Amino acid sequence: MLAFAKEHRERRLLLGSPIESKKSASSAPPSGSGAPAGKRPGPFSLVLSWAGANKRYLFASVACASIAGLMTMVGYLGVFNIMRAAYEGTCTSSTLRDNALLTAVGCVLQYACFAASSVLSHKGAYKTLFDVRCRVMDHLAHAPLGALDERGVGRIKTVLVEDVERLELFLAHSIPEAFMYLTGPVAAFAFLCSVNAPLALATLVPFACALVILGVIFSRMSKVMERATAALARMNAVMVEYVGGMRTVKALDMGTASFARFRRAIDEEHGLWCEIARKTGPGYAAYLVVIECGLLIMVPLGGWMFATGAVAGSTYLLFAFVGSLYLTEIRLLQEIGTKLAQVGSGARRVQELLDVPAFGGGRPFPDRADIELSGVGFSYDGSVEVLSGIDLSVREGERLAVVGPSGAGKSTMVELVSRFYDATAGTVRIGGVDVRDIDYDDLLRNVAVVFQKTFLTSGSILENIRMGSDASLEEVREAARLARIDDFVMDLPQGYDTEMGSLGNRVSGGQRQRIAIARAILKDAPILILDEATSAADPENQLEIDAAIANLSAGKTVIVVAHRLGVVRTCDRVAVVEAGRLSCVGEHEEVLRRCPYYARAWADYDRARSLEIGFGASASASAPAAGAPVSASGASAPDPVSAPDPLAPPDPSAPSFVAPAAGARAASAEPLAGKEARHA
Ligand SMILES: Nc1ncnc2c1ncn2[C@@H]1O[C@H](COP(=O)(O)OP(=O)(O)OP(=O)(O)O)[C@@H](O)[C@H]1O
Repeated sequence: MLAFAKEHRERRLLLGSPIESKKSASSAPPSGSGAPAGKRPGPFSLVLSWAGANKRYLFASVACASIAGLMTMVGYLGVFNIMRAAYEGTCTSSTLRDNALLTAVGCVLQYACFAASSVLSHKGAYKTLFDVRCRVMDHLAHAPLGALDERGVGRIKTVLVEDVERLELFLAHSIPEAFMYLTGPVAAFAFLCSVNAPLALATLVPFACALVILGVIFSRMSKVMERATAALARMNAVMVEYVGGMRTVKALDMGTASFARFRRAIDEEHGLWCEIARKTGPGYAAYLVVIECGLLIMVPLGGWMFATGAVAGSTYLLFAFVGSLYLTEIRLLQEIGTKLAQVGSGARRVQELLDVPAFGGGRPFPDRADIELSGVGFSYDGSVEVLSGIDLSVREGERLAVVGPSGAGKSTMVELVSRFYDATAGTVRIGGVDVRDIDYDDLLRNVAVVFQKTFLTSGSILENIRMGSDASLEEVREAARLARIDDFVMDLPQGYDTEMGSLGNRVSGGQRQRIAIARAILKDAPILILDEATSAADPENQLEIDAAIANLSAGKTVIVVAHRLGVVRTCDRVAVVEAGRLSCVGEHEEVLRRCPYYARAWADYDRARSLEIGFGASASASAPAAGAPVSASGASAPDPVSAPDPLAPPDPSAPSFVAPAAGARAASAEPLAGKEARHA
């Protein structure tokens, strides 16, 4: 889940506003979907309201379906005419021909209208599905990450895929089919009433019994359906977890153990569907039998009335044939009922996502890009304080390193600046303006974040760098050149059109990271937040990444969560976060003197690098650890100041990054690099 959240953060930040046309809808106050607080509309009204302008297709579809429904009765009429003529002795070849023709025309019209209805309803339905998915995605993109973490990727996927897909059942099938199955019988009933009202009413007896049975089926269905959908969501969640964590599953040989969880989820879902079949099967059978048993009533009842002279022979024939069969047309309503139960619960879950409070509009992003945290506190779950009493200022154009033990709250603190979460106490300001008052899309456009873990979509490299912007190929290439990834891309047979999926393992972690940096360069935001990465890169890649980051950070206000201590010396100031509090802020030398944790970290760092150099020297006399900066004091080991400066402005005249292989390896052993372990 954490991985999903991180990926989402990156995508969101780099996209700015993915669906600009939806901005007005999403810039509502954080009340979710904007539905009125009082009486909530029912699930079907909701679906119809989501259909919006697409309702015109649905209306046209309903009109066609109604005509198709009326046409079903034409066949009954044609056959009845022939029966009556035969009974009255007036049946001629022209009677047969005319009624056969009438029946044939009725059939052709019925299918033509049904086909037209189907095409129109599907068109309206799929357009609506698209709109609803965009609406939910856009809404979630404006929601705090905590709300997404709570729900889990599997659950959100179930809603976006399965539940939204169910709306298609309602819009493309249930509505037109209901009209088709009902209009014919309603017209037939009206006609029968005009001939003999008491007998016509008697035809409704099986229908009334069938309705009672349907009611029972639905009430049973709706209870189990909720559980079945929840079980499906759980199965999805476990499946996503299982497939997403396949590397770890393999690495730790957890195959059988983790599969057992998956198996349990599948069994649960299977069990629920068996329960549904058990509970509804007998009712469904009873419904079908009852709805088809009109003959059992109409033949004896009509026969008795005919025998007593209450009705004419032709009337008896009409009721014995049409009266006992016309209601069989509505037997398929049961299927509609089943679909409706599913649609209703799906629509409620879609609405539940749309009700997640979302960040909305506000003031434009300020002119200044300084950052100020005053009295900031934060808790993910409302009980455990992850941050408290943070007071910190970052000047415009300043480079601030944030260091601290693993889990101290460094990432959380910087995430409050980009409003992944809102501070639960105190205020975060940019340019003197509370971030909560800044238009959310504008804020995201002006804050770029580069994460340790790079999220790439399956699209082309071009799309991956553009991330929804309308940058030209030349602009993308310029960003890629600065990110030191252009050469790699141009060497690929399809260059920027290469699909990421087709590259498989041919893209290293470092190359991925440089693609992510190219995105951020293209975004050109005045504030840059860098969750500094080390794990993805080998020494050579690290040099390239450092160069790319140097280009990215030139002229920006930068906060870097530093996992390599060497990076700290390239920053103007250091902030140390310990156990959710800011224990020290200042320039390196000052913090080294005042902060025991920081002094210890540097001592450990020096020791680790000395060991590394020693190991390197003994392992290969011919591979000296050139320029390895080790000591914080700069006495006995090379000075960390000479370590590569990933944040320094690029100097085209000199190779500014001289990180040695040994140094880079040592960096990966730093005590500060803790997040990697947690993510694993
Ligand atoms: N999404 C989350 N939900 C709940 N708790 C979280 C979440 N993310 C982080 N935490 C918890 O908040 C605390 C601070 O985490 P954070 O990632 O900010 O620390 P960090 O200093 O950046 O750690 P590291 O150096 O390992 O990256 C930790 O206890 C962590 O377990």
